[in-house]
Amino acid sequence: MTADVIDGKAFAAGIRARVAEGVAAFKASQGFTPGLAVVLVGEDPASQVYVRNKHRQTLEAGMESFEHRLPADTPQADILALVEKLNADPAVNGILVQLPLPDHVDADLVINSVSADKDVDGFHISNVGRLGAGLKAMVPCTPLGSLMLLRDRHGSLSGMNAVVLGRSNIVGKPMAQLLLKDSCTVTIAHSRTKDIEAVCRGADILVAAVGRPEMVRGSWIRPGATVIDVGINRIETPEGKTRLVGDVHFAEAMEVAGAVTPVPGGVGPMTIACLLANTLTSAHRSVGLPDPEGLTA
Ligand SMILES: Nc1nc(=O)c2c([nH]1)NC[C@@H]1CN(c3ccc(C(=O)N[C@@H](CCC(=O)O)C(=O)O)cc3)C=[N+]21
Repeated sequence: MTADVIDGKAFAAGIRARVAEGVAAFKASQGFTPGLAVVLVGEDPASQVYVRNKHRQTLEAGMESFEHRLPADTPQADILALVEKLNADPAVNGILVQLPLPDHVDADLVINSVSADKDVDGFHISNVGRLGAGLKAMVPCTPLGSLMLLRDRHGSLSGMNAVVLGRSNIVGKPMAQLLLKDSCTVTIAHSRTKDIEAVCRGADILVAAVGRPEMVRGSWIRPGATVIDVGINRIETPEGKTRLVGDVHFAEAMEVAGAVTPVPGGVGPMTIACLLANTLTSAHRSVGLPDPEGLTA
């Protein structure tokens, strides 16, 4: 049996097209253009690619993109001052402070200095709490994008066994909250989980977000399961080049699963599409419009 490959790249293009329509309608009715501000401190190479793609796609969706690149040794107080300025700027509907931040910066402090309403990453403590409590929140982009792919494939997720591999604040925990909200039976597995392979094998939906190249083998996967691979790991090939692989052994997964997201071209593009979707959502909420259709959790 060969699994279906879930085309996140194509799905993300569809989301971006819907965001672009929403942005055009918003401009026409409100007379201003939604804007996304990105703050990048230092030169983390993984962040560079992401920031470049994001900037281009923000403009393509018809939104304003404000990039703030600061040197790696920027004092924390200067970063906080910039965030305050962006919080107060009516042209800015979404603020993303690129992670990781340099060691001399208290990342939690900076994240929580972003206005919760403009927190398009969904990392602010009040958005974390609101998601957990089932209230309207800004939802982290990678989990939101993963949820959209799952809903597209299955319609209702109600009653499905979902296993989330990884317990990070960025992906694992919010992913588990979203799956629970959609009435899955959710297990969060991690490095201390006993017989992790057997736990994963119980999953109708397996979301891998651990950052370990190809950790999930074919034997970990229930036949017919849907596998969402959040990992983006750059590894060396025997020829001395590098290539991107996920947290899932793709070839083995293809033999067992019902559907698998590839890396690249799976969850990654959905993350950026959802960032744009969240920025539009934030703009809507700022003027009291209902949330844009089909772009929220
Ligand atoms: N505050 C914050 N929010 C983030 O969401 C955030 C962050 N900081 N720091 C860095 C990571 C990384 N990240 C990616 C998003 C999309 C791709 C993506 O589109 N990847 C392409 C491939 C890109 C390539 O070829 O390298 C794909 O998977 O197809 C990658 C990485 C968001 N991050």
